[in-house]
Amino acid sequence: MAGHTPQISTEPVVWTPVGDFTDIRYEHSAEGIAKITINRPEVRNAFRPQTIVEISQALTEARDNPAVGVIVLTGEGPNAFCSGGDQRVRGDTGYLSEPGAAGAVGRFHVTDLHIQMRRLPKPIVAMVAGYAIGGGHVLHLVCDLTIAADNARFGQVGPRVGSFDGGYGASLLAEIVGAKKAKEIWFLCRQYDAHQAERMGMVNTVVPLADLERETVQWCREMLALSPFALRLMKASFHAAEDGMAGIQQLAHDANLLFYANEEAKEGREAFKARRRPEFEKFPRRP
Ligand SMILES: CC(C)(COP(=O)(O)OP(=O)(O)OC[C@H]1O[C@@H](n2cnc3c(N)ncnc32)[C@H](O)[C@@H]1OP(=O)(O)O)[C@@H](O)C(=O)NCCC(=O)NCCSC(=O)c1cc(O)c2ccccc2c1O
Repeated sequence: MAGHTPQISTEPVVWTPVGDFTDIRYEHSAEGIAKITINRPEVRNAFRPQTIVEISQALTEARDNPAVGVIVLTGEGPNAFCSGGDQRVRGDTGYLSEPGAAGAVGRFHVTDLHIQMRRLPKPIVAMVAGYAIGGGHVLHLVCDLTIAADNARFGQVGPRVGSFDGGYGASLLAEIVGAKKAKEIWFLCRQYDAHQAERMGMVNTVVPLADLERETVQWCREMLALSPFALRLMKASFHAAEDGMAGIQQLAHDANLLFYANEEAKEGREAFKARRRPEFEKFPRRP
């Protein structure tokens, strides 16, 4: 029955800027899409520590804002989604927030960002035009879906520039494309075009560059028409297997979120507050 198929808008999206950032643009659409754009096209949208801090702040807003249902992560301009860590601020101890400062100690800010993206209970869509390279490639892998423009190019460069990501950059890639292909990608540091990436399963769809945002927004609108908690539980379910105990913890706590609204859980809460014995015997021991 046609009435069961939700009508998805095809109207052009209108973005409203949110917050005050230097390295990213953060925007909302009225229908519930949050868009984070890495805004450093002069370095192919490479990230420095400040960039990661700002992406993380925007993700926190998107998570906590009940009006937001789906998040898009992208890069400014047609040339790059992201080229990974900004090599100009790479030091001997990681990436430096204050390069040149006496005693400055770096770290890998993306470590926490990847976890935040995995934990975030709303779908994150990578919208990729141009290069997704190095740490930028890992960023798109960590997103839940990837929509690529036909000019997109994917690859890892770590072994060429003295780096490697043995975290999600290895495990998730192997999960997605298979171990042999993942090793090829890391061991040879080749680049792959959008259609090759699609055939490998790294990309959900490839569209002409001019249609990239329209297509991405359509995918977001389709997800926005669905049950948010079902999507949340599906994301957690996929990650329960992939993330081991941390993934199971997320899924289990999501189950507890639902349980709190259940009469059986409420009986425990109310009995404690009333200083009486909880009457759990009135609840069925389900088969
Ligand atoms: C991305 C490219 C393939 C694009 O090539 P193209 O020919 O289109 O453009 P240019 O090479 O001329 O670049 C234009 C302009 O941008 C500068 N630039 C590009 N990428 C970076 C970068 N990553 N850092 C700094 N600057 C960059 C480039 O120098 C030019 O500037 P001009 O002033 O000369 O105009 C190609 O640019 C390319 O291969 N880029 C380097 C990719 C790279 O090495 N990325 C870093 C890999 S390591 C990494 O990302 C990483 C980060 C982490 O935080 C980790 C954490 C934990 C574990 C591992 C990590 C990790 O591996």
